[in-house]
Amino acid sequence: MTIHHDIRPTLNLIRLANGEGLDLPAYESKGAAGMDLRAAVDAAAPLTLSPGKRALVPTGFIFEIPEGFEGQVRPRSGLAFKHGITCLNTPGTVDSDYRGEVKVLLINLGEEPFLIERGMRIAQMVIAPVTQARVAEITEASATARGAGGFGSTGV
Ligand SMILES: O=c1ccn([C@H]2C[C@H](O)[C@@H](COP(=O)(O)OP(=O)(O)OP(=O)(O)O)O2)c(=O)[nH]1
Ligand SMILES: [Mg+2]
Repeated sequence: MTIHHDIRPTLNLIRLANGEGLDLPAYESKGAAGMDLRAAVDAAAPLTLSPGKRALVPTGFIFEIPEGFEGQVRPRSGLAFKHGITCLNTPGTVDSDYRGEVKVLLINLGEEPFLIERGMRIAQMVIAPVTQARVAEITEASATARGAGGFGSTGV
C-alpha cells in the first residue's frame, strides 16, 4: 500500500493522568489502516469482563481529530476470534469536535471471562474523511431502475 505522506493529517493527542507511561496509539505495520488503542486501566486493578458483559475502557488520551475527518473505533480481529471480544458499537464514531477521553466500549461475546490489563491493545482507530451533507426535504424521490427494491431484491 502506498501511503500518501503529503495528505496525511496530523492527529494531536493529549495524554491524561491515567495515560501516564502508556505507549502512544500506533500503526503496528507499515500499511496498517488503524492505530491500536491501549487500555488505560489501573495496573493494580485489571478489568475482568465476564461473558455477556460490557465495559467502557479508557484509552488515556484525548484525540483532536482534524476537521473533515472522524475516528472509527473498531474491534481487533484477533481478540474477536480468540476470545469473542468486540466493540459493542462498532464502528464507534469519534467526532472531530469531541474533546473528552476516547473510550472503547468492549463486550465479551465469548464463554470465558476476559482479563483486560493496562497497556493491552484492545481496539483500533481508523482516521477517515467524512462529509457533512446538506439536508433538504423534497416531496418526490427521483425514479431509478431499482426503485424501492432492497434487502435481497437482486437475489442472494
Ligand atoms: O467508541 C466510541 C464512540 C464514541 N466516543 C466518544 C467520541 C464521540 O464524539 C462521542 C459521542 O459519540 P456518539 O455520537 O457515537 O454517541 P451519542 O450517543 O450520539 O452521544 P452524543 O449525544 O454525545 O453525541 O463519544 C468514544 O470515545 N468512543
Ligand atoms: Mg452523537
